[in-house]
Amino acid sequence: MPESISKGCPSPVTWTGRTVRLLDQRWLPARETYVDCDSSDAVAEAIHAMVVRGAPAIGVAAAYGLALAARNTTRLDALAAAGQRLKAARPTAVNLAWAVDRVLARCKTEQGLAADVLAEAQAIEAEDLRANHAMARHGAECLQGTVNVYTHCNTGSLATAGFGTALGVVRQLHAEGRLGQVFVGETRPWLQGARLTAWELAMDGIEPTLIVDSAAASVMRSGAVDVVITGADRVTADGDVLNKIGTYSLAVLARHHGLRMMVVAPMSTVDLDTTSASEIEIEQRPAEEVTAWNGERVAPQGVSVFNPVFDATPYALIDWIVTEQGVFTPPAS
Ligand SMILES: CSC[C@H]1O[C@H](OP(=O)(O)O)[C@H](O)[C@@H]1O
Repeated sequence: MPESISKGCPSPVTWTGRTVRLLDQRWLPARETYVDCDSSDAVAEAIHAMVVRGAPAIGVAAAYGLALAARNTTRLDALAAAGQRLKAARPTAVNLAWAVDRVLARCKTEQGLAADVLAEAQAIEAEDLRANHAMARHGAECLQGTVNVYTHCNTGSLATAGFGTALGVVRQLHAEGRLGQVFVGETRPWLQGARLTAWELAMDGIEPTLIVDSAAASVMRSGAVDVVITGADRVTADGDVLNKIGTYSLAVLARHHGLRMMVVAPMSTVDLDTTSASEIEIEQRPAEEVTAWNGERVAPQGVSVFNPVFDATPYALIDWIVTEQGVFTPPAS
Protein backbone atom coordinates (compact mmCIF):
# COMPACT_ATOMS: atom_id res chain seq x y z
CA MET A 1 0.00 0.00 0.00
CA PRO A 2 1.71 3.22 -1.09
CA GLU A 3 2.22 5.68 1.73
CA SER A 4 0.57 9.11 1.92
CA ILE A 5 -2.43 8.44 -0.20
CA SER A 6 -5.10 10.75 1.03
CA LYS A 7 -5.97 10.05 4.64
CA GLY A 8 -9.09 7.90 4.56
CA CYS A 9 -9.43 6.97 0.91
CA PRO A 10 -8.83 3.26 0.24
CA SER A 11 -6.45 2.40 -2.57
CA PRO A 12 -8.19 1.55 -5.86
CA VAL A 13 -5.62 -1.15 -6.77
CA THR A 14 -3.87 -3.54 -4.36
CA TRP A 15 -1.45 -6.38 -5.18
CA THR A 16 -2.18 -9.09 -2.58
CA GLY A 17 0.59 -11.43 -3.74
CA ARG A 18 -1.94 -13.76 -5.33
CA THR A 19 -4.57 -11.45 -6.80
CA VAL A 20 -5.13 -7.86 -7.88
CA ARG A 21 -7.72 -6.48 -5.48
CA LEU A 22 -9.79 -3.68 -7.02
CA LEU A 23 -12.03 -1.33 -5.09
CA ASP A 24 -15.30 -1.52 -7.03
CA GLN A 25 -15.89 2.13 -7.89
CA ARG A 26 -19.23 1.39 -9.53
CA TRP A 27 -20.94 1.28 -6.11
CA LEU A 28 -19.07 3.99 -4.21
CA PRO A 29 -19.73 5.73 -1.94
CA ALA A 30 -22.81 3.73 -0.97
CA ARG A 31 -20.98 0.41 -0.82
CA GLU A 32 -17.28 -0.29 -0.37
CA THR A 33 -16.82 -3.66 -2.09
CA TYR A 34 -13.86 -5.27 -3.83
CA VAL A 35 -13.26 -7.42 -6.90
CA ASP A 36 -10.39 -9.90 -6.51
CA CYS A 37 -8.89 -10.60 -9.94
CA ASP A 38 -6.87 -13.83 -10.27
CA SER A 39 -5.91 -13.40 -13.93
CA SER A 40 -4.88 -10.65 -16.35
CA ASP A 41 -8.08 -11.23 -18.33
CA ALA A 42 -10.12 -10.66 -15.15
CA VAL A 43 -8.27 -7.36 -14.70
CA ALA A 44 -9.01 -6.44 -18.32
CA GLU A 45 -12.71 -7.16 -17.78
CA ALA A 46 -12.69 -5.05 -14.60
CA ILE A 47 -11.06 -2.13 -16.42
CA HIS A 48 -13.62 -2.33 -19.22
CA ALA A 49 -16.48 -2.48 -16.70
CA MET A 50 -14.99 0.53 -14.83
CA VAL A 51 -14.60 -1.37 -11.60
CA VAL A 52 -11.33 0.54 -11.62
CA ARG A 53 -11.14 3.77 -13.63
CA GLY A 54 -8.97 6.84 -13.95
CA ALA A 55 -6.11 6.98 -16.41
CA PRO A 56 -3.18 6.35 -14.02
CA ALA A 57 -5.12 3.81 -11.94
CA ILE A 58 -5.98 1.65 -14.95
CA GLY A 59 -2.32 1.71 -15.96
CA VAL A 60 -1.32 0.47 -12.50
CA ALA A 61 -4.07 -2.18 -12.58
CA ALA A 62 -2.95 -3.42 -16.01
CA ALA A 63 0.68 -3.63 -14.88
CA TYR A 64 -0.33 -5.82 -11.92
CA GLY A 65 -2.55 -7.78 -14.30
CA LEU A 66 0.60 -8.70 -16.23
CA ALA A 67 2.20 -9.72 -12.93
CA LEU A 68 -0.64 -12.24 -12.59
CA ALA A 69 -0.07 -13.47 -16.15
CA ALA A 70 3.67 -13.86 -15.51
CA ARG A 71 2.90 -16.19 -12.58
CA ASN A 72 1.23 -18.58 -15.04
CA THR A 73 3.58 -18.45 -18.01
CA THR A 74 7.22 -17.77 -18.80
CA ARG A 75 6.49 -17.47 -22.53
CA LEU A 76 7.07 -13.91 -23.73
CA ASP A 77 4.54 -14.30 -26.56
CA ALA A 78 1.82 -15.36 -24.10
CA LEU A 79 2.63 -12.38 -21.87
CA ALA A 80 2.47 -10.03 -24.86
CA ALA A 81 -0.91 -11.49 -25.85
CA ALA A 82 -2.21 -10.85 -22.34
CA GLY A 83 -0.93 -7.29 -22.66
CA GLN A 84 -2.85 -6.77 -25.89
CA ARG A 85 -6.06 -7.94 -24.21
CA LEU A 86 -5.44 -5.49 -21.36
CA LYS A 87 -4.81 -2.63 -23.81
CA ALA A 88 -8.12 -3.39 -25.58
CA ALA A 89 -10.10 -2.86 -22.36
CA ARG A 90 -10.35 0.94 -22.88
CA PRO A 91 -8.93 2.85 -25.87
CA THR A 92 -8.54 6.50 -24.87
CA ALA A 93 -6.42 6.81 -21.74
CA VAL A 94 -2.84 6.35 -22.93
CA ASN A 95 -1.66 5.22 -19.47
CA LEU A 96 -3.14 1.78 -20.11
CA ALA A 97 -1.07 1.11 -23.23
CA TRP A 98 1.92 2.95 -21.76
CA ALA A 99 1.98 0.73 -18.66
CA VAL A 100 1.58 -2.50 -20.63
CA ASP A 101 4.32 -1.51 -23.10
CA ARG A 102 6.67 -0.46 -20.29
CA VAL A 103 6.26 -3.78 -18.45
CA LEU A 104 6.67 -5.83 -21.63
CA ALA A 105 9.77 -3.83 -22.62
CA ARG A 106 11.46 -5.02 -19.43
CA CYS A 107 10.80 -8.67 -20.24
CA LYS A 108 13.81 -9.71 -22.32
CA THR A 109 14.26 -13.28 -21.14
CA GLU A 110 12.04 -15.93 -19.61
CA GLN A 111 14.48 -16.12 -16.71
CA GLY A 112 13.04 -14.40 -13.63
CA LEU A 113 10.07 -13.13 -15.63
CA ALA A 114 7.54 -13.06 -12.77
CA ALA A 115 9.85 -11.07 -10.51
CA ASP A 116 10.74 -8.59 -13.27
CA VAL A 117 7.10 -7.94 -14.18
CA LEU A 118 6.07 -7.47 -10.55
CA ALA A 119 9.00 -5.12 -9.91
CA GLU A 120 8.04 -2.98 -12.91
CA ALA A 121 4.40 -2.83 -11.81
CA GLN A 122 5.47 -1.74 -8.33
CA ALA A 123 7.77 0.89 -9.84
CA ILE A 124 4.94 2.28 -11.97
CA GLU A 125 2.73 2.56 -8.90
CA ALA A 126 5.40 4.22 -6.75
CA GLU A 127 6.39 6.67 -9.50
CA ASP A 128 2.77 7.72 -10.02
CA LEU A 129 2.38 8.54 -6.33
CA ARG A 130 5.59 10.60 -6.35
CA ALA A 131 4.49 12.35 -9.55
CA ASN A 132 1.17 13.32 -7.99
CA HIS A 133 2.84 15.04 -5.05
CA ALA A 134 5.21 16.89 -7.41
CA MET A 135 2.34 18.01 -9.65
CA ALA A 136 0.38 19.18 -6.61
CA ARG A 137 3.27 21.50 -5.70
CA HIS A 138 3.84 22.70 -9.27
CA GLY A 139 0.15 23.36 -9.82
CA ALA A 140 -0.34 25.23 -6.54
CA GLU A 141 2.72 27.39 -7.32
CA CYS A 142 0.95 28.65 -10.48
CA LEU A 143 -1.92 30.05 -8.39
CA GLN A 144 -1.80 33.09 -6.12
CA GLY A 145 -3.62 33.72 -2.85
CA THR A 146 -6.87 32.00 -1.96
CA VAL A 147 -8.25 30.07 -4.92
CA ASN A 148 -11.84 29.11 -5.77
CA VAL A 149 -11.73 25.99 -7.93
CA TYR A 150 -14.05 24.20 -10.33
CA THR A 151 -13.13 20.57 -10.92
CA HIS A 152 -14.63 17.86 -13.11
CA CYS A 153 -14.91 14.08 -12.86
CA ASN A 154 -12.64 12.30 -10.36
CA THR A 155 -8.90 12.82 -10.41
CA GLY A 156 -8.03 11.88 -6.86
CA SER A 157 -6.68 8.83 -5.06
CA LEU A 158 -9.38 6.69 -6.68
CA ALA A 159 -8.07 7.52 -10.15
CA THR A 160 -4.35 7.19 -9.44
CA ALA A 161 -1.78 5.51 -7.21
CA GLY A 162 -2.75 8.03 -4.55
CA PHE A 163 -3.27 11.74 -3.78
CA GLY A 164 -4.44 12.58 -7.29
CA THR A 165 -3.70 14.82 -10.22
CA ALA A 166 -6.11 17.78 -10.40
CA LEU A 167 -7.45 16.82 -7.00
CA GLY A 168 -3.86 16.70 -5.76
CA VAL A 169 -3.55 20.42 -6.54
CA VAL A 170 -6.80 21.02 -4.62
CA ARG A 171 -5.36 19.06 -1.69
CA GLN A 172 -2.11 21.06 -1.86
CA LEU A 173 -4.01 24.37 -1.83
CA HIS A 174 -5.97 23.10 1.17
CA ALA A 175 -2.77 22.11 2.95
CA GLU A 176 -1.39 25.62 2.33
CA GLY A 177 -4.57 27.23 3.67
CA ARG A 178 -5.30 28.75 0.25
CA LEU A 179 -8.31 26.76 -0.86
CA GLY A 180 -11.54 28.75 -1.21
CA GLN A 181 -14.69 27.12 -2.54
CA VAL A 182 -14.41 23.87 -4.52
CA PHE A 183 -17.17 23.41 -7.05
CA VAL A 184 -17.48 19.77 -8.10
CA GLY A 185 -19.34 19.03 -11.31
CA GLU A 186 -21.40 15.87 -10.87
CA THR A 187 -20.05 14.56 -14.21
CA ARG A 188 -22.92 12.76 -15.87
CA PRO A 189 -23.56 10.01 -16.74
CA TRP A 190 -21.18 8.07 -14.47
CA LEU A 191 -21.20 10.68 -11.68
CA GLN A 192 -17.50 10.46 -10.87
CA GLY A 193 -17.76 13.97 -9.43
CA ALA A 194 -20.87 13.52 -7.32
CA ARG A 195 -19.95 10.04 -6.08
CA LEU A 196 -16.17 9.86 -6.00
CA THR A 197 -14.65 13.35 -5.80
CA ALA A 198 -17.22 14.53 -3.25
CA TRP A 199 -16.47 11.39 -1.19
CA GLU A 200 -12.72 11.91 -1.33
CA LEU A 201 -12.94 15.58 -0.37
CA ALA A 202 -15.32 14.86 2.50
CA MET A 203 -12.80 12.33 3.83
CA ASP A 204 -10.19 15.11 3.76
CA GLY A 205 -12.48 17.47 5.67
CA ILE A 206 -13.01 19.62 2.59
CA GLU A 207 -16.65 20.56 1.94
CA PRO A 208 -17.27 20.50 -1.83
CA THR A 209 -20.06 22.44 -3.51
CA LEU A 210 -21.68 19.87 -5.77
CA ILE A 211 -23.42 21.19 -8.86
CA VAL A 212 -25.04 19.68 -11.91
CA ASP A 213 -22.82 19.93 -14.97
CA SER A 214 -25.19 22.35 -16.69
CA ALA A 215 -24.79 24.87 -13.85
CA ALA A 216 -21.10 25.41 -14.68
CA ALA A 217 -21.69 28.40 -16.95
CA SER A 218 -23.78 30.40 -14.50
CA VAL A 219 -21.47 29.57 -11.60
CA MET A 220 -18.50 30.88 -13.60
CA ARG A 221 -20.48 33.94 -14.68
CA SER A 222 -21.26 34.67 -10.99
CA GLY A 223 -17.56 35.24 -10.32
CA ALA A 224 -17.41 32.38 -7.81
CA VAL A 225 -14.66 30.50 -9.69
CA ASP A 226 -11.05 31.53 -10.25
CA VAL A 227 -9.70 28.48 -12.06
CA VAL A 228 -10.95 25.28 -13.65
CA ILE A 229 -8.64 22.35 -12.81
CA THR A 230 -9.06 18.98 -14.51
CA GLY A 231 -7.11 15.84 -15.19
CA ALA A 232 -6.42 14.21 -18.55
CA ASP A 233 -6.57 10.81 -20.19
CA ARG A 234 -4.15 11.69 -22.94
CA VAL A 235 -2.13 14.79 -23.81
CA THR A 236 -0.94 14.82 -27.42
CA ALA A 237 2.35 16.20 -28.72
CA ASP A 238 0.49 19.36 -29.77
CA GLY A 239 -0.82 19.84 -26.22
CA ASP A 240 -4.39 18.84 -27.06
CA VAL A 241 -6.07 17.25 -24.05
CA LEU A 242 -8.43 14.29 -24.14
CA ASN A 243 -10.37 14.14 -20.93
CA LYS A 244 -13.78 13.36 -19.49
CA ILE A 245 -16.67 14.54 -21.65
CA GLY A 246 -17.53 18.08 -20.69
CA THR A 247 -13.92 19.25 -20.28
CA TYR A 248 -13.98 21.05 -23.64
CA SER A 249 -17.10 22.99 -22.69
CA LEU A 250 -15.53 23.94 -19.36
CA ALA A 251 -12.45 25.26 -21.20
CA VAL A 252 -14.61 27.33 -23.57
CA LEU A 253 -16.64 28.67 -20.63
CA ALA A 254 -13.50 29.50 -18.64
CA ARG A 255 -12.01 31.43 -21.58
CA HIS A 256 -15.32 33.25 -22.19
CA HIS A 257 -15.47 34.35 -18.54
CA GLY A 258 -11.79 35.32 -18.32
CA LEU A 259 -10.95 32.43 -15.96
CA ARG A 260 -7.84 30.24 -16.09
CA MET A 261 -7.80 26.56 -17.16
CA MET A 262 -5.33 24.10 -15.64
CA VAL A 263 -4.85 20.48 -16.73
CA VAL A 264 -2.85 18.25 -14.38
CA ALA A 265 -1.41 15.03 -15.81
CA PRO A 266 1.72 12.94 -15.25
CA MET A 267 4.13 12.32 -18.14
CA SER A 268 2.67 8.80 -18.36
CA THR A 269 -0.42 10.53 -19.79
CA VAL A 270 1.56 12.44 -22.42
CA ASP A 271 1.54 10.72 -25.82
CA LEU A 272 4.33 12.23 -27.94
CA ASP A 273 3.62 9.69 -30.69
CA THR A 274 0.30 11.35 -31.43
CA THR A 275 0.25 14.91 -32.72
CA SER A 276 -3.42 15.71 -32.52
CA ALA A 277 -6.51 14.52 -30.70
CA SER A 278 -8.26 13.74 -33.97
CA GLU A 279 -6.08 10.62 -34.27
CA ILE A 280 -7.33 9.13 -31.00
CA GLU A 281 -10.30 6.80 -30.57
CA ILE A 282 -12.79 8.34 -28.16
CA GLU A 283 -14.46 5.59 -26.17
CA GLN A 284 -18.22 5.23 -26.55
CA ARG A 285 -20.04 3.52 -23.72
CA PRO A 286 -23.41 1.72 -23.53
CA ALA A 287 -26.62 3.68 -24.07
CA GLU A 288 -27.94 2.36 -20.75
CA GLU A 289 -25.53 4.69 -18.92
CA VAL A 290 -27.63 7.56 -20.29
CA THR A 291 -31.14 6.09 -20.60
CA ALA A 292 -31.25 4.56 -17.11
CA TRP A 293 -30.81 5.88 -13.60
CA ASN A 294 -30.05 3.46 -10.74
CA GLY A 295 -31.09 0.59 -12.95
CA GLU A 296 -34.44 2.18 -13.79
CA ARG A 297 -35.00 3.25 -17.38
CA VAL A 298 -35.81 6.97 -17.48
CA ALA A 299 -35.76 7.63 -21.22
CA PRO A 300 -38.60 6.29 -23.37
CA GLN A 301 -37.99 3.45 -25.79
CA GLY A 302 -37.09 4.48 -29.30
CA VAL A 303 -34.38 7.03 -28.48
CA SER A 304 -30.91 6.75 -29.95
CA VAL A 305 -27.98 7.62 -27.68
CA PHE A 306 -24.58 9.16 -28.36
CA ASN A 307 -22.43 8.53 -25.27
CA PRO A 308 -18.80 9.57 -25.85
CA VAL A 309 -16.82 9.27 -22.62
CA PHE A 310 -14.16 11.86 -23.53
CA ASP A 311 -13.74 15.00 -25.56
CA ALA A 312 -10.78 16.96 -26.90
CA THR A 313 -9.70 20.39 -25.68
CA PRO A 314 -7.30 22.39 -27.86
CA TYR A 315 -4.07 23.49 -26.19
CA ALA A 316 -4.93 27.10 -27.03
CA LEU A 317 -7.79 27.01 -24.51
CA ILE A 318 -5.55 25.81 -21.69
CA ASP A 319 -3.41 28.10 -19.53
CA TRP A 320 -1.25 25.46 -17.82
CA ILE A 321 -0.52 21.80 -18.40
CA VAL A 322 1.04 20.67 -15.12
CA THR A 323 3.26 17.58 -15.09
CA GLU A 324 5.74 16.25 -12.54
CA GLN A 325 8.51 17.47 -14.87
CA GLY A 326 7.23 21.02 -15.01
CA VAL A 327 4.47 23.29 -16.24
CA PHE A 328 3.77 23.86 -19.93
CA THR A 329 1.93 26.92 -21.23
CA PRO A 330 0.77 27.45 -24.80
CA PRO A 331 2.46 30.13 -26.92
CA ALA A 332 0.62 33.45 -26.79
CA SER A 333 -1.97 33.39 -29.56
C1 LIG B 1 -6.41 11.26 -13.03
S1 LIG B 1 -7.74 10.45 -13.80
C2 LIG B 1 -7.74 11.09 -15.36
C3 LIG B 1 -9.10 10.97 -16.05
O1 LIG B 1 -9.67 9.64 -16.03
C4 LIG B 1 -11.10 9.76 -15.87
O2 LIG B 1 -11.82 9.00 -16.80
P1 LIG B 1 -12.68 7.68 -16.34
O3 LIG B 1 -13.34 7.99 -15.03
O4 LIG B 1 -13.65 7.48 -17.49
O5 LIG B 1 -11.67 6.58 -16.26
C5 LIG B 1 -11.39 11.21 -16.11
O6 LIG B 1 -11.46 11.52 -17.50
C6 LIG B 1 -10.18 11.84 -15.45
O7 LIG B 1 -10.01 13.20 -15.74
